[in-house]
Amino acid sequence: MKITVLGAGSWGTTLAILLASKRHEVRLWAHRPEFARALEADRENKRYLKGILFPASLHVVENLHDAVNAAEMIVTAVPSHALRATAAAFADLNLDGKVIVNVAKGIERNTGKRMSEVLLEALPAVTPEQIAALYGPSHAEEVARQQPTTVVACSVSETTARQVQEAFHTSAFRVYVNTDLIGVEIAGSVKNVIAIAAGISDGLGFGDNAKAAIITRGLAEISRLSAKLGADPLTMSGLSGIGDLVVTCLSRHSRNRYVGEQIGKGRKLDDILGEMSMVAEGVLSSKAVLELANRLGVDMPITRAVYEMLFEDKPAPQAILDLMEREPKPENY
Ligand SMILES: NC(=O)C1=CN([C@@H]2O[C@H](COP(=O)(O)OP(=O)(O)OC[C@H]3O[C@@H](n4cnc5c(N)ncnc54)[C@H](OP(=O)(O)O)[C@@H]3O)[C@@H](O)[C@H]2O)C=CC1
Ligand SMILES: O=C(CO)COP(=O)(O)O
Repeated sequence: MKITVLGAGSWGTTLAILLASKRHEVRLWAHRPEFARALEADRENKRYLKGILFPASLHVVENLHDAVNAAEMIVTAVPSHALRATAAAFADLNLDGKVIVNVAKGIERNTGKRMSEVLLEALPAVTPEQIAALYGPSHAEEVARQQPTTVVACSVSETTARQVQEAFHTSAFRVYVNTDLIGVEIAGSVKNVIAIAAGISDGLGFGDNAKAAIITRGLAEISRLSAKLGADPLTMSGLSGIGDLVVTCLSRHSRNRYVGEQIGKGRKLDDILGEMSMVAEGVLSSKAVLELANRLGVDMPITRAVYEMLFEDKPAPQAILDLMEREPKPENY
């Protein structure tokens, strides 16, 4: 297939290499032309994925329209806050029959929209059946080294989801199919917020009990939000649900867990983000998720605590105490 990957961070680059290794004809687009030229000169992404060389069938492109026009499948791998503008920049092209696979995990600030909703708004000529998400526990650092990984290709159209499965599946990258797009996108995005809480627990020096509590009660609040939005509860026990939540809360690779760990150690958010080159989606998503939850009347205490620690300077020990001292509750509500 002819596949274009938009976004040359660690995940876009990893997926472009995976797809090119499957002998697809792959184009990788970077939003800064000088960076695209460096990628082509080095045949390696020295900034975001050092040490992994590009296969011959991976072409770096500078022109967004050429990249999109050439593709049968378009993979959007820019940070979630850049997805709307990136999509709008090619909305006037003929997108008939093209499948758009989003891999960015986030909830849009100000609108509370999922990434597929953002794509549908930014690309008015595209139908829901053309859109898919590829989500699940998949740190780029491990996928790039062909370590065993499982993900889920999801679309409201099972045919589209199967096309995505076929395009990406390898013996090291096992792709399942799902059609519950709401559940997959909500779970795969809100887990970044819960992973910040897990990192805060690490930074405060708490142990395995606290980590298990955050994962389990985090899943409970993700499940409440998803259910309110009409998702299938079974998705929460799948790869984009508990799978991605566990990997992000536990992994040394996770940028969201890292941000949390630094907050737990008492550092300021601006200082932490100022020295990171990579994106930690849970920071912006915490605000969007909290607003969405408030609008829908869904109780999300861990998300609220993360927001207060990140944006209202609430000291982490106080936030944990407040969480623990809430009124005792039944486990399921
Ligand atoms: N890394 C991973 O393991 C995984 C990441 N994801 C998701 O993939 C998405 C992309 O993350 P990832 O690849 O890790 O990102 P990185 O943090 O590795 O890099 C960020 C990339 O986004 C680019 N970028 C920044 N601003 C813009 C913009 N306005 N328009 C277009 N591109 C922009 C950066 O380019 P530059 O530096 O040149 O400005 C850089 O290429 C995120 O939503 C993330 O949650 C999902 C699964 C795994
Ligand atoms: O989504 C991811 C793994 O599945 C990446 O998580 P981080 O953005 O926290 O590194």
